[in-house]
Amino acid sequence: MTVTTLDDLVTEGVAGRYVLVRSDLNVPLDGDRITDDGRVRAALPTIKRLADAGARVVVTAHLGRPKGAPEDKYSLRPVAARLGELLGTSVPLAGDVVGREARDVTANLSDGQVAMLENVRFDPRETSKDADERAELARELAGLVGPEAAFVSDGFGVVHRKQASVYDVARELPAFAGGLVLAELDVLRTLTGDPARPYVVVLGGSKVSDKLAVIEALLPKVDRLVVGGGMCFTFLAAQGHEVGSSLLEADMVDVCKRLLAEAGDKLLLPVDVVVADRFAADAATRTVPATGIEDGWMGLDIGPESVRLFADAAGSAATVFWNGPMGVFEMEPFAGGTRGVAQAIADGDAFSVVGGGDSAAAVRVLGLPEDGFSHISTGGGASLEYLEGKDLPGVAVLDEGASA
Ligand SMILES: Nc1ncnc2c1ncn2[C@@H]1O[C@H](COP(=O)(O)OP(=O)(O)O)[C@@H](O)[C@H]1O
Ligand SMILES: O=C(OP(=O)(O)O)[C@H](O)COP(=O)(O)O
Repeated sequence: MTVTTLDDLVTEGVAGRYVLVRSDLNVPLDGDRITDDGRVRAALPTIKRLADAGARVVVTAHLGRPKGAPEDKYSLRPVAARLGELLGTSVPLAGDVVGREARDVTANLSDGQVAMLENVRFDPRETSKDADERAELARELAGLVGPEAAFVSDGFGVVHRKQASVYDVARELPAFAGGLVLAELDVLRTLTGDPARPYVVVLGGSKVSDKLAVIEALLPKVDRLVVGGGMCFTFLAAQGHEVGSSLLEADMVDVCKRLLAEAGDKLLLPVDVVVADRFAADAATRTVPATGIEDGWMGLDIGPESVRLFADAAGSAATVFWNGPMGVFEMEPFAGGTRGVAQAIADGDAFSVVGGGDSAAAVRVLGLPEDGFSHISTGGGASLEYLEGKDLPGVAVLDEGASA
């Protein structure tokens, strides 16, 4: 990789110059309260370094998955406020992405100041499959900061997305890899070479279709693949079991059947699950065999027997990569699986990497020892795609150099 980096940019000199930074500030929220600010903290060094060097820093980021239009619950307001607190200065947030407010906020920046644009996914062009639409938004983002500006790609958690503010904008401005992206890649590289065996990958979470695609590529590389969280029910359905109203990707059942056949003993699924009669912390709950989920019940955590099984597999590994909570850990009745498996990883001697916004948040929110993990990555999907051996569009584009 021959990318130019934040160091190169700062050496070039940024005083008085506009720098557009793509960060991943996709934090978990409870209403407008940030329940874990890890991603904001992780984004801070790059932003601060540029501001300290006198740049006019414009941060663009997403929050959640809005459907290409503004939605108050996905506003970056709480994030801009938190970033301001951490920087010790106010961070103005434009109320739009590339509109009049974005132009005003940008134009009013002084040297060393930081501002943010509203959730870039409020603009449908951000996630468009049409390259021309994305390029148009990228040009408008670049237009905000002007022809002398630079772009710093620092949103590691989103570099696997070919999106306007991640990929296309790097073709409009001189583009540099941020410190967070470089640091994350450095650690993950150690897992792609010749990881110490046994190498165990633990997967969970709710982004089921994204991650099912990764399993196929990971299977030949790992000794054990442990699947819990919302991921497991499509596999249980593929084995012919009823899953009630648990998370299910019906159109992926056939893929799971094939994966089960390919994986044999390598793939470990839960043997029991905690089911609830509704998605709520005060729901009625039961622990049932994974093969016996009844109609009207939904699996929201793995059961204690599965925790023992998974903890044994993860605890005896020499290398562990974990992405995705084992259950809906945000609600205490469904936090036991994530806590148990995470504790086993933390207690083990393996080189251990946990990746993903919610998985990293779970470590902190559940009070697990952060120093029990060798690395806590800000990216789940991004890490998985890297481990799978895929090109990350947001990184590959930095190699191309700016074509503007
Ligand atoms: N059985 C389940 N049913 C529904 N949601 C689940 C289940 N298990 C875990 N989750 C949810 O998965 C979410 C995290 O998934 P994901 O975004 O894939 O992880 P990460 O951010 O770590 O990559 C959490 O909010 C958690 O509540
Ligand atoms: O939370 C994120 O990824 P992760 O859940 O895989 O860690 C990133 O912010 C990317 O979000 P996306 O999966 O909606 O593109």
